Amino acid sequence: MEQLRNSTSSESLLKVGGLQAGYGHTQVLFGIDLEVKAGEIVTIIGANGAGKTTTLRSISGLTRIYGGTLTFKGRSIKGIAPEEVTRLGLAHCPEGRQILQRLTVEENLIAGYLPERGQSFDAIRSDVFAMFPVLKERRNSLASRMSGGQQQMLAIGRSLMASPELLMLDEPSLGLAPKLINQIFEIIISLSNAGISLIVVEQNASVALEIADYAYVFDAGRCSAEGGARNVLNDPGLKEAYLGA
Ligand SMILES: Nc1ncnc2c1ncn2[C@@H]1O[C@H](COP(=O)(O)OP(=O)(O)OP(=O)(O)O)[C@@H](O)[C@H]1O
Repeated sequence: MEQLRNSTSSESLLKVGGLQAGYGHTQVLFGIDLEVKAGEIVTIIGANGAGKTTTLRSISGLTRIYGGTLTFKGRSIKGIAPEEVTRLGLAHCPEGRQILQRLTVEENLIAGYLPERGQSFDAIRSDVFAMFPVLKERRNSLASRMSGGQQQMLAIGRSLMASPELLMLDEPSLGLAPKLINQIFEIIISLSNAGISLIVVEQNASVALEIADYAYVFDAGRCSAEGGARNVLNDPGLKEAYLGA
């Protein structure tokens, strides 16, 4: 398969080499190689249990790593604490959103803010409110009172409060109605246009491939295919296996 990248940038932001990771004695990843170049949207697709979430968690410092290398902006991030990874400019919006249900929208945004990133709270919050007007309207509402789509927007908004250069989104469209799924993907495109590089893990593979530059297909803890997202989308074998065509 054609593996050329669409991105005009050649600067490597994140490089994962031979990553092996798991939970306790259960190994889940068996040598993942992955790269994100500055400005790209990279998607990871694959069946349930293929290791997509574990890969994001390993990059963020949340999973035990058995071997391999993790390099962000030229510096090794292997074995460093999740907060430190975020401080370096790599944010993770986890599967299931994990927002603080008993806090208000505003308090959730405060929880995501990292002064060390050098931007004022007010400035980032106003960017987040511009992108998600509903968060401004409902800033004093309890997060638990928000709909599923609004909670996803809050989860993304909270990640943005850390001023990331690279944002990893795990299943951002999970459980959302089709109209909201489109809205979330439009937001992902806006984030990319605003200069944020992205890794998007998605069950909704065909939509993710439509917006991504580059794609990795995972299977049982290994990367079974990779290439320009358009090429993956149009590959007949992959279509049958992963896109239900
Ligand atoms: N906390 C955990 N403890 C033990 N095994 C786990 C844990 N979390 C995930 N696994 C196992 O690791 C494997 C990979 O799971 P992972 O969640 O990374 O896959 P995925 O590709 O993201 O799939 P999904 O779309 O279902 O989230 C699966 O076999 C899963 O059962």
